[in-house]
Amino acid sequence: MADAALLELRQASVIFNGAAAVDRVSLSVRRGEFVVLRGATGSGKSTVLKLLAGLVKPTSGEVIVAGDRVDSFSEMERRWLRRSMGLMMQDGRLLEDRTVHENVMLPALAAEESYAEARRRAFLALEKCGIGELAPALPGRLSAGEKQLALLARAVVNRPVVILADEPVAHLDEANAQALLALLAAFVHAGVTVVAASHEALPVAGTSVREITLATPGAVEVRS
Ligand SMILES: Nc1ncnc2c1ncn2[C@@H]1O[C@H](COP(=O)(O)OP(=O)(O)OP(=O)(O)O)[C@@H](O)[C@H]1O
Repeated sequence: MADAALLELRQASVIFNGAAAVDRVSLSVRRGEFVVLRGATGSGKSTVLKLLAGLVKPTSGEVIVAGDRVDSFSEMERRWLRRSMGLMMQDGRLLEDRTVHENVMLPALAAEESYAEARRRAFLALEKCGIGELAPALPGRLSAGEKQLALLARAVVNRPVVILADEPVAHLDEANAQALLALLAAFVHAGVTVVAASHEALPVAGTSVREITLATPGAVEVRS
């Protein structure tokens, strides 16, 4: 079953106010893949990530994660689903009045880890993302690149099997983008599945990346 899909959309559509944000998209992602969702602004990349995370329900079609129809999950089941996923969403800001370390602890506390365990895991996640020294800092003094690394640390604090990252390197300069992509690639090498939405190609060195280009009415897959 090594090749079985971990994440799958089958003819999934999402209609907002009468307009399709996602129109009959079918795609599948295998365990351990690094997939980049490409597409123009408004093509539905963020909404596809939210479907996979159980944050948005499809108007029609199916969303399947590890063989389960998550579109018919209860709210509590969706919360459990999200604990196995690390989310770097575009609206996922750091809380400005908490330190970077406290921000990274939050998903661990939400997953009912003890305070001591959440603290420990948050330090580990920050170290893994190369910003351990920023633990006591307030988010306001971080650079754009450091903020993205802190968001990645927060996404991986619960040791997810999947990372869903929306425009992870938008607004980053070349060096910071490379640093973030190298980290995502390192997670893939460690067995994590990564799906990143990006309006531009993501040059990830040393890792094979599969691009899926979103276009209506379905997904056209392009191998790279
Ligand atoms: N919560 C919402 N309510 C209403 N319309 C929405 C909502 N979320 C997305 N849309 C609309 O759905 C369409 C797809 O949006 P989405 O953000 O998924 O696209 P995207 O490809 O990620 O775009 P971008 O590259 O600009 O982030 C857009 O027309 C957007 O305005």
